[in-house]
Amino acid sequence: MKLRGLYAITDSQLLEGRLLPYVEAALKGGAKLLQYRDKSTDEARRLREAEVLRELCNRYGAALIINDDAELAARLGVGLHLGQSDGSLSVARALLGRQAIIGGTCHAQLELAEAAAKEGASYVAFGRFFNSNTKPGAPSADVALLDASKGRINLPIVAIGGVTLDNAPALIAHGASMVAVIHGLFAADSAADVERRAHAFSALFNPG
Ligand SMILES: Cc1ncc(COP(=O)(O)OP(=O)(O)O)c(N)n1
Ligand SMILES: Cc1nc(C(=O)O)sc1CCOP(=O)(O)O
Ligand SMILES: [Mg+2]
Repeated sequence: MKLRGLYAITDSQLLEGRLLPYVEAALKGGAKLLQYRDKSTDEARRLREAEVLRELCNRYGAALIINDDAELAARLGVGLHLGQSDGSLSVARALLGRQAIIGGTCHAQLELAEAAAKEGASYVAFGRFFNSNTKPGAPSADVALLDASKGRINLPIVAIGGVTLDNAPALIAHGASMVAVIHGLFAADSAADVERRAHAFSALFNPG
């Protein structure tokens, strides 16, 4: 799958009681990747929800990515996103196989992105680019980092952190292949609004 477009990420608090309709709306709106990001320790619920999300993603031609949990990703045969303290990308690659989509958080450091590429990552994520409701304390990044990545990082670059419909065009113009979004997509009053936002994000990647 070409890693370009909207990367939707779930948030358990924000989507409580509306996970499935809001995710389906994001997928209808063209999200290419969906990350299941759930920080709870309720293994049974996590497995149940992730299975349903995998089915939804299959229906809409998107790929499911599990945050943090390589075992769950392996069990479901889906992708994985790892942060700097979530375990080794190369071990995850060995576990999940060559075809799996595996991403790594690289904050604002090209060196981390180069290391992630060597370890077999499918994409690297830089951020946070803007003020984030979800993760206000994440290290900050700016678009100069995207410029500096050109010719140095030969993987799709995901931009994350406070991304909205207003600020996403600058990230894409500076070379982001995907924008990863929680609040700017899912902090909406209705599933119809999520779908409208997802369409609008997706359209930024296919101008004209
Ligand atoms: C696409 C994407 N980029 C960055 C992150 C952040 O990962 P991490 O630093 O491990 O923080 P948590 O999300 O686990 O709190 C991400 N999840 N997805
Ligand atoms: C999960 C996460 N990781 C970040 C990083 O910079 O690595 S920023 C972030 C939160 C993204 O949510 P929102 O779109 O609501 O800002
Ligand atoms: Mg993590």
